[in-house]
Amino acid sequence: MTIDEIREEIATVDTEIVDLIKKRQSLAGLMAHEKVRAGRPPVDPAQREQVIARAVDRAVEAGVDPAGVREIFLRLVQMSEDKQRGCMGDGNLP
Ligand SMILES: O=C(O)C(=O)C[C@]1(C(=O)O)C=C[C@@H](O)C=C1
Repeated sequence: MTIDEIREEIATVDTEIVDLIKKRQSLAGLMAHEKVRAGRPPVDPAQREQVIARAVDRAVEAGVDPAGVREIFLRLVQMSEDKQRGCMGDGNLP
């Protein structure tokens, strides 16, 4: 493959990543809705650790740097928590 071809593939993968982040954030909106109904807070530290551990395990399995994946997932979960907090403000539920 040429440099340009590889860059095109990278651009395709990047688009997929952003689309998946959008999907994850949309699930965070649904989660906020259910947590308000259940009277639960947006942050669940035990679940957060489980999500990160699952991603790190998958990274190890797949031969991807687990420290990098851990950082990325910490950020993804923070984005989800921010979105949930935003949704939980008065009149903001999706
Ligand atoms: O599982 C939950 O309770 C979620 O709200 C989802 C999620 C996540 O993004 O994975 C977000 C916030 C919590 O702190 C833990 C996990």
